[in-house]
Amino acid sequence: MSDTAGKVIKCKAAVCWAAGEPLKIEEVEVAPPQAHEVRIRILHTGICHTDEYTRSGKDPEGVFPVILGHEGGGIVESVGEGVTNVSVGDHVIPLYTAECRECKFCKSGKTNLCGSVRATQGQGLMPDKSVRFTCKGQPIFHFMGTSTFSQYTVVADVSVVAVNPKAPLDRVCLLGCGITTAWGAVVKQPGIKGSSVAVFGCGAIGLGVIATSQLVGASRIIAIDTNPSKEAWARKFGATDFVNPTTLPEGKKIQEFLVELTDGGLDYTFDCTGNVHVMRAALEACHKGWGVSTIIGVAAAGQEISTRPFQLVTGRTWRGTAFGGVKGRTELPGLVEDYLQGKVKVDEYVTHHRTLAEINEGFHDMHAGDCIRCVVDMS
Ligand SMILES: NC(=O)C1=CN([C@@H]2O[C@H](COP(=O)(O)OP(=O)(O)OC[C@H]3O[C@@H](n4cnc5c(N)ncnc54)[C@H](OP(=O)(O)O)[C@@H]3O)[C@@H](O)[C@H]2O)C=CC1
Ligand SMILES: N[C@@H](CCC(=O)N[C@@H](CSC=O)C(=O)NCC(=O)O)C(=O)O
Ligand SMILES: [Zn+2]
Ligand SMILES: [Zn+2]
Repeated sequence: MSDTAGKVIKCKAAVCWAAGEPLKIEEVEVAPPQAHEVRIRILHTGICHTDEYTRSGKDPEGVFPVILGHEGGGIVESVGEGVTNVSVGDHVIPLYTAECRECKFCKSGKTNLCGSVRATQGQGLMPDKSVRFTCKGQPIFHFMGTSTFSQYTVVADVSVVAVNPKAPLDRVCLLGCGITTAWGAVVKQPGIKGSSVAVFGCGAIGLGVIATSQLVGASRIIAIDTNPSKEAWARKFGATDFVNPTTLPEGKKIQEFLVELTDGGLDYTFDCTGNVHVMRAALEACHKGWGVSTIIGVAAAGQEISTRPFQLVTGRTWRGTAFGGVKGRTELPGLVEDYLQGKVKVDEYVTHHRTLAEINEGFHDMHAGDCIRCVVDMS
């Protein structure tokens, strides 16, 4: 039992007071975990584009003031009544996609989208509809059930998994979102072995899709990015080809170019940009009769996708994935082991390091084009 158990902890957190504002480092109070909750000392966190998406005000579910962050790694400080899946001292990764193993979704065997805490999570609340954070006497909302931009956070027990303590948390925190999403999007899609793949967008997610496609034996992996500096990254992660759509002849659409290049289109394509026009191009670059396009990117409120229905009538499939279809409590410990055994890349994604005090610079890094992932030291 830690000496802080049952007490309010004062610590530093990056608070976003209003949409579009930079984060502010504040002293916050973190209440003890209630029944079926876990309080975690966060040691490291990545910054994901989805944090920026919500900070910027583009997220229809965005509520403020809020503590963002969902790609964290930490150590359990204390647990509430009835918690059996983790113990004090465990090294853990918070899960923005919970896994209760009891709800209709979990039992379906068809999806990783657990329904147990999703409704309150989307409102920035704990499952009992209250919050554990206050700052200057004001309640502060949670984010994605994780809020890893705080030195201490409280999560539902269904939203956390213990991992091998030998794994460095400053690396495996990234398995809390981006790398796992990309890995799952590929390994859970049957048929990629021996097939052609196109990956639109070569940030952490796209690079992860490229690396995993190579891992499972794709025959050809075409990377597409408007940023020419991404070619070297894409090839390093396993791309066989690179196309920059801005260099195509005027009027030539990227999907037309890819269909010609691949004798009719790709077997599998992935949108890793969040741009709805790119999503359309990814669908239309698929081969008639069997091509499958997966949307991973998150598009802003109000954005919609469109294509001619004929694209689907003629055998292309449009699908999407959240957290790569991965069930975090069941699958993340194994993915951490794969990393420790050198089977899954993680270190290679870390291009920038920041302290908590520098977290806004971490957001700027993300926009600079040379950043794959920035890891924040929360100590
Ligand atoms: N579904 C899920 O569970 C998850 C979804 N996401 C989402 O995935 C998306 C990708 O994340 P991440 O890899 O971190 O993002 P990045 O911004 O790092 O990567 C996107 C890449 O796409 C490039 N790009 C931009 N526009 C185009 C275009 N028109 N054609 C081709 N490439 C383009 C960008 O170039 P430049 O840098 O020059 O803009 C950048 O290199 C985000 O929307 C994120 O929110 C993330 C995690 C989980
Ligand atoms: N609140 C957003 C939803 C954005 C979204 O699609 N989130 C992804 C994860 S993105 C991670 O970086 C996801 O898992 N969605 C499933 C879910 O249940 O939220 C919006 O309303 O647009
Ligand atoms: Zn994310
Ligand atoms: Zn469930």
